[in-house]
Amino acid sequence: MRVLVAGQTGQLALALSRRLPQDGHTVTALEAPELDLTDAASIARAVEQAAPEAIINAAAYTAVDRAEDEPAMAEAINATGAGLLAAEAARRGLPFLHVSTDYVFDGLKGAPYRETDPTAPASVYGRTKLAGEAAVMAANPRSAILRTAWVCSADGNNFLKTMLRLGAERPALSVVADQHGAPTFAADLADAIARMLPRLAAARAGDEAFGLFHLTGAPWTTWHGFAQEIFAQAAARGAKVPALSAITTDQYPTKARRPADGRLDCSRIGAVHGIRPADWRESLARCLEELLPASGTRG
Ligand SMILES: NC(=O)C1=CN([C@@H]2O[C@H](COP(=O)(O)OP(=O)(O)OC[C@H]3O[C@@H](n4cnc5c(N)ncnc54)[C@H](OP(=O)(O)O)[C@@H]3O)[C@@H](O)[C@H]2O)C=CC1
Ligand SMILES: Cc1cn([C@H]2C[C@H](O)[C@@H](COP(=O)(O)OP(=O)(O)O[C@H]3O[C@@H](C)C(=O)[C@@H](O)[C@H]3O)O2)c(=O)[nH]c1=O
Ligand SMILES: [Mg+2]
Repeated sequence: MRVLVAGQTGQLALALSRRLPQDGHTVTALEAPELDLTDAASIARAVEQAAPEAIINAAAYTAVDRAEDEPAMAEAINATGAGLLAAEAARRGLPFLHVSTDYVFDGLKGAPYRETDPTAPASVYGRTKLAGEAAVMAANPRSAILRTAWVCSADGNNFLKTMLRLGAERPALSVVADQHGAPTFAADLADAIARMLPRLAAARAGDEAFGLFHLTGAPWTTWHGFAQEIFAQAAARGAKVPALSAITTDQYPTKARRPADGRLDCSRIGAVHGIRPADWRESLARCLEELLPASGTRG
């Protein structure tokens, strides 16, 4: 299949550009200016030129704190732009795969969220991503929306790379231990999308293949638990690691509010698409092979 990916140098876009060709797909991955989600004409032009058989939106405004100061830009990309791309897919009769976030929830449920649970975003980023979900579903009934969380890879900006950078610079780090969730490696997300694609391409509107799905890695942890595992594995690879302490959200003030417990229940995607959460600790090990090639002499 010819697949158009919105996003090119982002974590998921890069993972898709590596994974989809393994299934024989041809990927065109574009970001601004060639495909700018804030520019309807560029969207129409990019889709026309790529002549895809499916469209995946891996582009978003993902700077959670900065979004508090740039709500219009976040809205234009995450909500309006996502809807425009989904509409362009609908106009051509194409299936659309979109990606959303645990930050559509306030994190106060106290149990893993299901797709049917009410949303209540606490940040501009979360609000604009939720508006994007609605815009996508309204524009194209042949849309599948994957809500994921804490996405990491060897590329781009993410918590894993922040920890490795700060850990190499400082003797000690403090990380919040009262925000629960699960890391998701971009390669695992790309693998899930690759496995969903053939069914999405064949299914008609109304099929259970479409709609909302939750997918993260497993098992659940906290940001502090994730950092602990990062530094345990990094130390085993010979890296110098910091002393790590557990703190509360109050002790780490940020502009945007994050959910205290954004765990996503991933059973629906298992039942419908046969996809189970990947163990993020194993994916982390593969990622560290790339980021910290074992030399045994580091630090
Ligand atoms: N990162 C995370 O922790 C999580 C991400 N998600 C969602 O997963 C998806 C993929 O995220 P991820 O790969 O991490 O994101 P990244 O921030 O790594 O990449 C975002 C991509 O979007 C592109 N982009 C930004 N603005 C525009 C625009 N106006 N027009 C076209 N492209 C644009 C970026 O291009 P450029 O580099 O040029 O700006 C980049 O290619 C997003 O929908 C995100 O909301 C969900 C949960 C967690
Ligand atoms: C760097 C750092 C962060 N933290 C905290 C802040 C925050 O609560 C948590 C995670 O920090 P980050 O800012 O890296 O992560 P954040 O940008 O909130 O990550 C989010 O990105 C968007 C795009 C999503 O969709 C979410 O699923 C999630 O992955 O860790 C510490 O406690 N200590 C530290 O040294
Ligand atoms: Mg880029």
